[in-house]
Amino acid sequence: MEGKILIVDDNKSILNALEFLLEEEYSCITSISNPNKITGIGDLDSYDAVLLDMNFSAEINTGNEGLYWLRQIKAKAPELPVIMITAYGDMDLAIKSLKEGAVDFVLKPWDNQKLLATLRSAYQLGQSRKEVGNLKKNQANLKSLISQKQQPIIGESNAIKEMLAIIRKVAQTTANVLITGENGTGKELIAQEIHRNSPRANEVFVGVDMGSIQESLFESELFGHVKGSFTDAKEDRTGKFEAAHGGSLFLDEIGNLSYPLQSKLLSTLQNREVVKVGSNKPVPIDIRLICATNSNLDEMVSNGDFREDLLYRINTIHIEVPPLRERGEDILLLANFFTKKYGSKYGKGALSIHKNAQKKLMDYSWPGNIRELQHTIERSVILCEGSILQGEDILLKQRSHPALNELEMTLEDMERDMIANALSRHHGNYTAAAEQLGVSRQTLYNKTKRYGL
Ligand SMILES: Nc1ncnc2c1ncn2[C@@H]1O[C@H](COP(=O)(O)OP(=O)(O)OP(=O)(O)O)[C@@H](O)[C@H]1O
Repeated sequence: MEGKILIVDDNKSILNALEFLLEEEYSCITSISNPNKITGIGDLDSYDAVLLDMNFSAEINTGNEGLYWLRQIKAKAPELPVIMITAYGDMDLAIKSLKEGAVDFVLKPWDNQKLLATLRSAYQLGQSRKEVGNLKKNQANLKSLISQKQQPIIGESNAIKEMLAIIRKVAQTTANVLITGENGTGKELIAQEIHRNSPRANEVFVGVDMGSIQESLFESELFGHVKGSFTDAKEDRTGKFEAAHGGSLFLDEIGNLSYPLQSKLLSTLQNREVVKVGSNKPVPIDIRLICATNSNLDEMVSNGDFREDLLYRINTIHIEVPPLRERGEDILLLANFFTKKYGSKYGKGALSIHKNAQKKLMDYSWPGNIRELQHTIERSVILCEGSILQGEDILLKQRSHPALNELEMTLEDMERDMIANALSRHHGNYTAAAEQLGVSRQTLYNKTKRYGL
């Protein structure tokens, strides 16, 4: 097998015997008879295991030298498994070496098969430690990438300032937070901001968009499943609750959860344990829960569509995000922010927004809120020919505005317009808008995401 083994023993005949024995199994064997050379090995952590003698001096068999070298190895390569080779009379020292981090010991004279078995399991342990180390590194890289990608919350309106103050206070606690507001108002961004300001900032933030998942898959997505629990369950699967352990779990569109699953969610939160589909073994979980919705949960409770006890549990703190049309002073601030962002993304340099374009942005009602503004500016930046965004570069989607001539419209433009109008008419209420348009809530949701509404 592939494997790099280091043997350290001052007895040359022992070195030879071990080399001979191990050559059969491992591709690279390095022997050292002088332990002082250990510290000179630059790539010590590239080894898979070490066999280390306990006694290096024929006269003084205290074994302390072996412990000394064990510590040196551990200091340079903490994950490298070390097996001590020791004489029968040195049992106490052998045990001491285990306490100092050796993984095992073999007694002289050794039995070849036993020694090989001990080394094999040390090798496996080393491989697992390396894998865990790599995973941790990847996770750390991903986390720093994610935090770099984090979009700042832009806004100077009183509404935003008040909200940011609440976020900072709430973030320090583990209270469950419910964020409500129309689509595209920034609910997910706020959830991320709460996580970033919380003591869990260095742990994971796991988001689940219940609007885009098929209802039949909710349970397995959230709680996981065991292999064979239903036809398509080919492998065990970890649910988002377990994945978020130690961190924050963001459940977007919580209003989409069916009544039976609301009960399961409630008992998961009450017991702080999750039970996978097809299993009866509860797994303890420690998560900070943040939920969001653009449905009116109070109304859903009155209609018997949402459990009141679950609503109480998830909205310890309630944050209502105002629609963009109610914080007019933020429109230009956000528009400038996105102009700069997309100007640099598309290599257009420093762009500014012409007065007539500013007026157009201010006069519009933004039914798709900040997401719509963001997409509008992105399109304008792409269309813009000079260094100033003109009124005609700003293409607004709602039909009430004469930006698009009906004769020039595509079927997609019309669909987008109808959706924007329906959402505006129903103040962002998906259920009502979907009913009016004669499509399912999920279809409407997916289309608004696609059109950037
Ligand atoms: N205050 C803000 N400053 C800068 N960007 C923002 C702000 N609020 C929202 N955005 C941006 O607008 C887009 C939509 O925001 P987000 O997805 O958080 O909204 P949402 O309310 O969760 O939407 P939905 O209800 O459709 O899930 C994102 O790209 C987000 O980065």
